[in-house]
Amino acid sequence: MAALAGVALARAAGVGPRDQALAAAGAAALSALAILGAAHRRAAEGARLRLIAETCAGVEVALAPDGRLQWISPAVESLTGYSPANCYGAPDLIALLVEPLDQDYARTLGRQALRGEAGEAELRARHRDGESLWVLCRWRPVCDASGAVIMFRLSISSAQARKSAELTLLETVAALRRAQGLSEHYLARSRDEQQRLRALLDVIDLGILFVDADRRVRYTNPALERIWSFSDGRDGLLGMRDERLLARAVSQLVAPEAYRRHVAETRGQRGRSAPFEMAFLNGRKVREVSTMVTASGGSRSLGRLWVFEDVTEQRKAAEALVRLAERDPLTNLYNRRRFQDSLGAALAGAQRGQSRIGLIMFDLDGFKPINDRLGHQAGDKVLVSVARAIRRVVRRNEQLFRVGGDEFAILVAEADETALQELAQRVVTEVGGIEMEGAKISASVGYASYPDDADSENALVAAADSAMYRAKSAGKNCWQTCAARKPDDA
Ligand SMILES: Nc1nc2c(ncn2[C@@H]2O[C@H](COP(=O)(O)OP(=O)(O)OP(=O)(O)O)[C@@H](O)[C@H]2O)c(=O)[nH]1
Repeated sequence: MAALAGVALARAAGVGPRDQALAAAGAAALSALAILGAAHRRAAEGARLRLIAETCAGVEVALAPDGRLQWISPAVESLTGYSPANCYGAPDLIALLVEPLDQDYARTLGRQALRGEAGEAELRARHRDGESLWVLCRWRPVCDASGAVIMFRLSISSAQARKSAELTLLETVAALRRAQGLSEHYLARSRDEQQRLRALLDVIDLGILFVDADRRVRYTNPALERIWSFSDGRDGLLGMRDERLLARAVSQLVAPEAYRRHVAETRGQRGRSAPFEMAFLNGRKVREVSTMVTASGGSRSLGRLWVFEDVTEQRKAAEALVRLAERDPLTNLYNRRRFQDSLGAALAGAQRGQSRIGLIMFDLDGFKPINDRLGHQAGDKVLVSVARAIRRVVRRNEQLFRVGGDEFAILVAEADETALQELAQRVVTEVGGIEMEGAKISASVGYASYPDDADSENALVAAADSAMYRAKSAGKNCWQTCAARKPDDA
């Protein structure tokens, strides 16, 4: 072609046939040189491109239009552990390089690609050592100038780092969700527990007060508000300083300063305090105990729990029992049992203090005929009248007892002889002043004293008793001392 062009040019220039032949040969040589130059450039360019493909970080793959492997870059070895030679020799490239779980997926993608669709997908490749690793595959068909597919290009790059990060993120999110679920579960359980506790505290009769470590009220229950007559409503006391609350509380007490002192001493104490009982101005009795509450597993104080119990009824019942045990129900005077206790205590005190005690015993005269004539009720009235009359004449240091049917006793602390005689006479006079439906009442009175007449309880009672019988013998309605002394007339 170049030679023909050279000949045509020589002819047009009017040169001879030899020169035309030379021109043709020169043109042919130039053309051959041009072809050689182009081929050389293409080869150099191809080598550069191959070099680029071979040194890519990712794996580059060329597949024939029917899916056969044509070329794979050496990077496949660093990604999967398999060399390009291993790949060329493998009967099934997917079976060699793809994790079994993802092989079906890979085949589906392969079919899509062979239909000429470009695309990308993530799947797990299998490393030669058995590890699986995430890779990103991108493929697209490569066409010639006429649009016919001449190959498929597949680029594979590692997605392991990103996938690991994603997995870690997912695991973290899942762990957070689990933790959140768990904390919601515990929160719900703790709310339920709180509800149960609140119901319990609402329903019990014990007043509950919780004061936190900053000495502010954190919890009160309805019973506390009832006991202390606080009318601030359910949460009205919350946040109040304990000192302010205490000021309101002590104003209701008989001994406010004693309770203030107790609170000041108790506040910092660990464990449970000793019970403290306080009397209210309105007559009620309230018992208090408290304990420091510490944080679980530590010694940090969360505050103090105060518990108040209204014991008014209990105390009344206990007092009633004591009264029943030691008092005569008819006259409300102390009975024989209490007489024995008081006598024992008085004698022990007198022995310790080397002092004297006196005992006056008196018995009504002719009481049986009153009962017989006027009836038992009239007799009871006489007994009540005698008790009332004698109670009027006994002093602070003298105790009056009904020790038997119509028999009474007066225990006199630190009594001297004159005082005993005066009291004996007052008894004779007072009882002698009582009348029942025209019947005159009188009493026979005897007295003895420790240590002059006796040195023991029994001996003192026996001495006073014998003195009383001496008064009976002496004609009744009089007093006598014991036989060892000179008798005095009433
Ligand atoms: N109404 C009444 N009578 C009682 C009570 N307890 C005892 N008596 C009676 O009191 C009487 C006491 O008897 P005595 O002291 O022996 O009789 P008395 O007639 O006083 O004889 P003297 O002491 O010798 O004068 C008995 O008849 C008892 O039944 C009581 O609680 N009420």
